[in-house]
Amino acid sequence: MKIALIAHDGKKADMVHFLSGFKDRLHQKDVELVATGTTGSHIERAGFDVQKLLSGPIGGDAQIAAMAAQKELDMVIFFRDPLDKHPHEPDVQMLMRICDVHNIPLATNPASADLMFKALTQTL
Ligand SMILES: O=C(CO)COP(=O)(O)O
Repeated sequence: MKIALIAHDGKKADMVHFLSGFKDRLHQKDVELVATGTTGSHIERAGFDVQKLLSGPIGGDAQIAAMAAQKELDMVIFFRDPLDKHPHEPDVQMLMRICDVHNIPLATNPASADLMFKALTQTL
């Protein structure tokens, strides 16, 4: 099971807080984490093993989309900041579109991610 994690700058603390709530359960399960560069650094500092890709604005979102298109991902958690502007908004839209094309579970806020992780940790 491979999960991609991405958070805009205004949501990185939320991502770390969210993941920390599942730390024990994720460590017990066979879950690999992959993240865009800066999100990955935050997650790593919180004590998780994570594969770090490029930072989002320079291609990290596109790398995650490519992994999704190649069926290498089982879930994408993308905490977007709807109150900020992003120079790479086309990449953000492309990633979400690719998730829909390939029917990959995609959570864009902590409430939906929480439901998905609860389902995941109960069934794995
Ligand atoms: O920009 C992002 C998502 O669109 C996230 O990228 P970083 O994790 O490198 O900040």
